[in-house]
Formats: sequence, structure tokens, C-alpha cells
Amino acid sequence: MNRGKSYDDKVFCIADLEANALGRLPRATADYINGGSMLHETLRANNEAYDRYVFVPRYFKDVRKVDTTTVCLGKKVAFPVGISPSAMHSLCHQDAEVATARAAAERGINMILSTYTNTPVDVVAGELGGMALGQQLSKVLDEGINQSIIDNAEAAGASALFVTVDCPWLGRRLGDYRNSFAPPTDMPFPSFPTDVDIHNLSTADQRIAYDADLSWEKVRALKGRTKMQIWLKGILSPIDAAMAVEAGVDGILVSNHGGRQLDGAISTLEALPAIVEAVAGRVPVHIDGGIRRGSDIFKALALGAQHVWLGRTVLWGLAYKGQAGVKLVLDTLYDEFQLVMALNGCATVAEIGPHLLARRHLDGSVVPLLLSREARL
Ligand SMILES: Cc1cc2nc3c(=O)[nH]c(=O)nc-3n(C[C@H](O)[C@H](O)[C@H](O)COP(=O)(O)O)c2cc1C
Ligand SMILES: CC(C)CC(=O)C(=O)O
Repeated sequence: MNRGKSYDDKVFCIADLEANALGRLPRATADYINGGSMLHETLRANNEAYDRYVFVPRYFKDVRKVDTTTVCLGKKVAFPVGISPSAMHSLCHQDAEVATARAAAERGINMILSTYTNTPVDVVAGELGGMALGQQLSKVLDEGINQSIIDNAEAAGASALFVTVDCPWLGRRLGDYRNSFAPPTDMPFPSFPTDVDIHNLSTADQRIAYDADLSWEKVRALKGRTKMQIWLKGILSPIDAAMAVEAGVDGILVSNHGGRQLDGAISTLEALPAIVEAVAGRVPVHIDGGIRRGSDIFKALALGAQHVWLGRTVLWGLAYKGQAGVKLVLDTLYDEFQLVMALNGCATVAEIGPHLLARRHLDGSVVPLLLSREARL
């Protein structure tokens, strides 16, 4: 039954939103947000991977009530979705990360703040209404800068540090080269000392050059530098995943930076199953990249992720209508996810599993992931 839910006069799904949002931004900003590196192979692959899985729904289940809630970073969240870190929310809306955090609080989900935030971490924490805050760390050469990001996040009550591992060098974003993209010179970057010129992203200032020698020793050492949980964001190999667990990390976020770093890298959904197997339940495994529909969230969970995070969709919402636009994104995905759960016969998130998926192969065959004798009934 169509319950006549009205989202907005123009936006009924995330694809509608993307089209509406991008037209509101200067071309170079829209390209910066939507672009990936080189020829966008990985960017496309992140989306297309979801289409290779189809549902094998179960019926004869009581789905009069569908409970989408789950736990992430120790908080009960409305559904297994959070906001991935992305730089410079003020490119999209004047209320920047404050608008994003307020929408996350309204919808009851967690948020990870970028190193390149335009809003100080304590201000963002204050807008999250008790939901969990993660601090993303792009580890730079100046250890004083790294430590102040860590200390400020911890003081603001952040519960986890997400160390981005896929960016020892910045990817070649050809759109940004062609547009000579650079943030406005008056844009604030409160994670960095004011005398650091961050506006030119290819700055020669060695203090903020990426640490291109991140090692397992440094990951272990980070554990001694903060009480926050340590997560690694950008893991794609099951070998790195297993080593991360051995190094004592608290969680893994499978990510390829939204196709903005190594073009040709495996899509995150394709990377997920081997990582889940390597980790074997020892720490939580989360994923981002290409989540555009409630069905994508369901598929990621069915393949073993406990939680998904959103990048560009949030920025589109922000560009569209600030806080209300981000809330629209979250409400849309929430309602889609709940419906996909109901139509697959799942009344709780715990019932989502690989028995509800089949994989469409390149030769056109469609193969269920589990045969009936293996399926969890
Ligand atoms: C405009 C933009 C800025 C980003 N900035 C950061 C960042 O500062 N740190 C980081 O770890 N990842 C960053 N990311 C990557 C996201 O955290 C996330 O991994 C990716 O966007 C997920 O893919 P999706 O956009 O398809 O959802 C950024 C992504 C975008 C689109
Ligand atoms: C280059 C940074 C400022 C942000 C980032 O990680 C990104 O744009 O993907």
C-alpha cells in the first residue's frame, strides 16, 4: 500500500536529489564532489557492484513491524547508516558541518568528521544530540598537528578515530586539474594552525604533507595516544584486514575513498566478502562507497558488513537544502531500507543474510549465494 508519504515535491529518491543538488553548485565544486580519480573506473564500479546482486526474498514472515535499529560505536542508531567524513561542507551550504550534524541527530545516526572540516570538532559534537562522533585522521608529517586533532576530538567526546589509509599520496582528480579547483582563501580549516596554507591542496608545506609511511607500528602507537577506538578507513585487502586485527584495531571501514584515490581499485562491495572472512567476527567490518538506495544498504549487510556510511549523498542533500536536505537523504534511505527489509521477510536487522541474495554473473547466469541446505532458516 502506498502510504502517501511525501518527501518533497521534487525528490523521491537519491537520483532525483543528485540531479537537483548539483545544479545549485558552481561547476568546479560539483566536479570536485562528484569526481573520482583518473577515468572514474572505481567510482563507477562502486555503484555497479550493487546491481550484480539480486534478492531471493523469503515470505511467510511476520513483517507487521520492521525494526531497523542497530548499534554502532556503542550507540543505538535508527538504522545501520552513518555519515562518512568528507572535506569542506561549507562548499555545499553556509551551515556546513553544523547542518549535517543536526540532521544526523534528528535521524538518530552517527557521524565521522573530516580532518578537513570547516567547523571545529567541539561545535559539531555539540550538535549531534548524543549520537556518536568519529574523527577522521589524514595523518600528516607534523606530529603536533596529528596530536592536536586527536586531543581536540577526544576532548569533544568523539568515540573513535578513523585513520584513512588509502591516501599516502593524493589521487589524480582530472576534473580538479582541469577546473584549477581550490577552496576559497577565506575558508576556515580549524584542524590546522592558521599559518598553514591549506587552500592550495598541492601546497609545498611539509607540515601537512600526508604521512606516506604509515606502518603497523604507527597504528599500534596510535592506540597509546588516545582513549578513542582506532578504526582503519580504506582497507581493501583481506591481508591488511587480518594484519589490522592483529595490530589491535577496533574496527575496519572497507572503503576506496569513493573512487577518488586509486582508479582501477576493486569496488568496496566486491572487496567486502573476503575481508569479512579474514576478520572472522573479531572486530566490526563497515563499508562505504556507492550507497545510493535502501537496497544497497541491505545488500552490504547481507554480504557481512554490520554498517554502511554515506559520502556524496550527504553532500547532495546539503547542497539541496542544508540540514533539511541532509534529513531528506536520511529519511529517503531509511524508508527505502525498511521497505526492502519487509519485502525480503526481515523483521530485524539480524535476519539479513547471504541466503537472501543471488549473484548475477557476466555470462548472464544468476546463482544464489547459499543453497537451501546451507541457508539459515
Ligand atoms: C567531496 C568529498 C570529500 C571527501 N573527503 C574525505 C576526507 O576528508 N577524508 C576521508 O577519509 N575521506 C573523504 N572522502 C571519502 C568519503 O569518506 C567516502 O569514503 C566516500 O565518499 C564514499 O563513497 P560515496 O561518495 O560513493 O558514498 C571524501 C569524499 C568526497 C566525495
Ligand atoms: C583532499 C582532501 C581535502 C579531502 C579528500 O580526502 C577528498 O577530497 O577526497
